[in-house]
Amino acid sequence: MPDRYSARADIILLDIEGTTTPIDYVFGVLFPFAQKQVESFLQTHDRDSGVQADLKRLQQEYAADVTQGLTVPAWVDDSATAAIPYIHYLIASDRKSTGLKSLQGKIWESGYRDGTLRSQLFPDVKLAFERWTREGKRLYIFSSGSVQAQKLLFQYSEAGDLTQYLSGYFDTETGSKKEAESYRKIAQAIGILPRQILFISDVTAELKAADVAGMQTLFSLRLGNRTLDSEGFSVIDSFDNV
Ligand SMILES: CSCCC(=O)C(=O)COP(=O)(O)O
Ligand SMILES: [Mg+2]
Repeated sequence: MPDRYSARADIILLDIEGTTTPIDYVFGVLFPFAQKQVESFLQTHDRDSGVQADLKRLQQEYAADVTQGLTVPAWVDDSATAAIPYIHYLIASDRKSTGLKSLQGKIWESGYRDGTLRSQLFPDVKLAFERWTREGKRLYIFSSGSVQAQKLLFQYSEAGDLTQYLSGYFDTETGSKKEAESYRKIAQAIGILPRQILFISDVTAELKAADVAGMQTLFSLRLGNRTLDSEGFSVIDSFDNV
């Protein structure tokens, strides 16, 4: 194993689930919280314009699922609560849907603010953020979770508020994490060449897309991760050597 990986990258772009944060926290805490709270949240916030926009997106996704012949729970009328069975289904199937992720971010906000939620990060994350920043690197996030959810996760973490180390956030509004075009757009938005960016993720399809776009890549093999096969990408099990 080299002493340090990709020390020549100016920008470090990080996935969240399976890279900075245990998969267990997302599946065992965040998703059940959203499942439990979605009904009361929609009853209270169904008139908010942001929530209405999320529901409209979800309704379009539902229509596309039905057209494709997928077996999905019925969305029976135009009331906000009629969306609940479909939302439960999407959460249970871990659909990386922009509408769902946006809604989840809004639901998690109250949990973070009242102290019910505190996000978990791997123990080396804070030290690496401090070190990379000292070295003059800039840190960005690219996650399927909404930008709002990403900011909350790093603000209300068990290691404290780490948002001061992050220069920006990208979610699937930029595009799918499995499409090379999304990584080109990110490089363009940051104003740097793709090859100056190191992307770290636990999902090889995401690394392949970043690689096609010309980014440097590392496969994150963290405790509790589901994918163990790096498919030839260089592997790290912590940020200590990056
Ligand atoms: C931003 S916290 C919520 C994480 C989430 O909802 C998710 O789908 C994680 O996806 P990632 O792309 O970070 O693996
Ligand atoms: Mg991930």
